[in-house]
Amino acid sequence: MWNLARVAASVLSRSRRFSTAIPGPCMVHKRGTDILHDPWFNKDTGFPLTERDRLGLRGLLPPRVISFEQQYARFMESFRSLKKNTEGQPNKVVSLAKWRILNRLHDRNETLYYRVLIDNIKDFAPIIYTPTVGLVCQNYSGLFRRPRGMYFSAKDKGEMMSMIYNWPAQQVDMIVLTDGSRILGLGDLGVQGIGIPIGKLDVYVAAAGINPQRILPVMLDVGTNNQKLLEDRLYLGLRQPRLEGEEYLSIVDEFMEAVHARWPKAIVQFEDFQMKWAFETLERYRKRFCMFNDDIQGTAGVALAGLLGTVRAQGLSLTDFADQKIVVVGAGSAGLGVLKMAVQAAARMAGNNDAFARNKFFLLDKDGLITKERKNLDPAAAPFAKDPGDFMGLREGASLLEVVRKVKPHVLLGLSGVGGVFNEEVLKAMRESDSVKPAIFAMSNPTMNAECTAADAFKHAGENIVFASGSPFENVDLGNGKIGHVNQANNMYLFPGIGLGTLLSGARFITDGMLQQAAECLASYMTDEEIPKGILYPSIDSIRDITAEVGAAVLRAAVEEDLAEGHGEVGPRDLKHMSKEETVEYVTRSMWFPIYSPLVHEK
Ligand SMILES: NC(=O)C1=CN([C@@H]2O[C@H](COP(=O)(O)OP(=O)(O)OC[C@H]3O[C@@H](n4cnc5c(N)ncnc54)[C@H](O)[C@@H]3O)[C@@H](O)[C@H]2O)C=CC1
Ligand SMILES: CC(=O)C(=O)O
Ligand SMILES: [Mg+2]
Repeated sequence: MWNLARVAASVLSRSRRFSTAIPGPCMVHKRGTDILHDPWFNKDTGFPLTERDRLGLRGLLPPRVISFEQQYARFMESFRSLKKNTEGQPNKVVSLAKWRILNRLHDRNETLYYRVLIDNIKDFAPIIYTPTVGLVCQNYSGLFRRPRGMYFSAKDKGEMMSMIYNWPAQQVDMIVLTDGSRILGLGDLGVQGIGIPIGKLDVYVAAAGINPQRILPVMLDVGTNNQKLLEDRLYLGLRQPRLEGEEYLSIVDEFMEAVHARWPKAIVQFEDFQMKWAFETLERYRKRFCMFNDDIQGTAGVALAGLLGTVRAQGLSLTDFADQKIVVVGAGSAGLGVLKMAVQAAARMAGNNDAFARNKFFLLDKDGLITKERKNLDPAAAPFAKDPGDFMGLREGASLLEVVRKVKPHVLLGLSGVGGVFNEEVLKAMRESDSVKPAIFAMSNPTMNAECTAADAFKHAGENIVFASGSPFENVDLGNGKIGHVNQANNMYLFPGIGLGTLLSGARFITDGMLQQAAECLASYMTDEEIPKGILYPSIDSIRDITAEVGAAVLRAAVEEDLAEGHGEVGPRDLKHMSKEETVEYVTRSMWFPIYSPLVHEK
């Protein structure tokens, strides 16, 4: 059952909690310029004089030693000047300029990069993550300067077991893998999709404190069906159509075997796979490897937490969720993942009445309402297909407008990838919703693919709505001193905690129970003061605190399911004996935090 008692406890413990202890020495096997060119060890002008002597750096840097704080201030100053200097230029130019300056720092000095990212996550997440990461992927072949992560292509068949040893780190904990086939709402971007694993893993470091030396972004290049890219002579991926069927699966199989042969406990997050492979690979691997699909499972938890928040925003009890009418627009991996989890939750609340729960959900795709009359009905969508005519005569393929007018839903949730499908008429129809606080979730990314803008939602659907979008929008000024609050319903609230909790638990699989605990934890994070104001999710500023709570919830679920094998020196018995508070404390203490470590040369 959903546990509101958690709210009070979590609010009390919301101070900023991350380790700032003096780090131990770090062994380095290089000297001189090799260190300056290694972003992991490089401190730029921050090397103390003794270290310059020890590491053969004397004379390779200007003489003055600049402190970490001064370097930080200098970077932030240059970022602010860039903002000023690009004022008035097109959005695209400004966004890419901001991404470039951060990316250059990432390439040069990871410690400083992650510190500025952590401290300014709310401002920088839209640059390294959605929406700008979408633009970066679209322009990747032109923006490419140096590689990041690993690339496994269809041409590497039979070689992956040895290739995996080309990665220089001894240990890898977290991998984000894509095949580039459905990058955000931008479609097939082939090898250019590598920007997504890079961005997601940056969020892992910032939010979950996963050690950046132990992350690995991976692109599986099996070709692309994007004609424009195939014809682009600067395109950096394989210029061939995507592999299909067994040929495709044999590549993914080989990669998964290779990764787990070298790092048996590495967690693999599947990201932005087109629907058919998203579901198939999840089923194929989830009982063999430690993996999850973020678009299906991470998104579902975040959406469910928001949907439960909307029930509370209406002044109802959580069990009333079973009576909410919800229209889901988009029957892809994300939409179906959300539906599955939401129906399960509603069924539990309706006394395990699955049929009753399903009745309240309406699913549409590009061809309108999905009913059992649909030709070639996708088996994944079939459980949610309506009997034609059973709800006020709604027929197969009914338009979104017709569905909204007849159903008068409490929630309209978009995961269609199509910008503007919640048009003025649809939004106006939401004024007739049966809810006192109708909810509009325009969850598609990036910004231009959102089903509607925040401003349009408040303008057309009314000021009493609650609004959430996948990419950030500014709060909306409603006049008379009133503000329309904009939530960001993005899986970034959950995937870092799912990864970190699983890692620390040492579980070999990620179960539905672990994911449900993650969602429940997020759902109960907001207070009874915040929710009526339409605030469904916490501020991104507190992402480390949220992740600590979510990570602890996942870890405890693994312990309860007897899956926890422990991590490092903390064994399964230690985990079992930790109280809830101790688990949160343990997760928090395990987060990596960027500070310069004294470097000691070792041959
Ligand atoms: N906010 C978040 O955390 C997340 C957002 N997303 C976003 O969700 C979107 C969809 O992702 P997937 O489900 O993986 O894609 P998908 O390609 O698997 O599914 C898209 C679905 O939308 C339907 N659709 C297309 N045009 C439509 C229209 N005009 N009206 C109604 N339905 C339409 C398609 O028929 C299909 O069922 C993407 O934009 C992605 O960025 C995905 C995961 C997480
Ligand atoms: C957020 C995310 O995972 C997506 O848009 O695909
Ligand atoms: Mg995704």
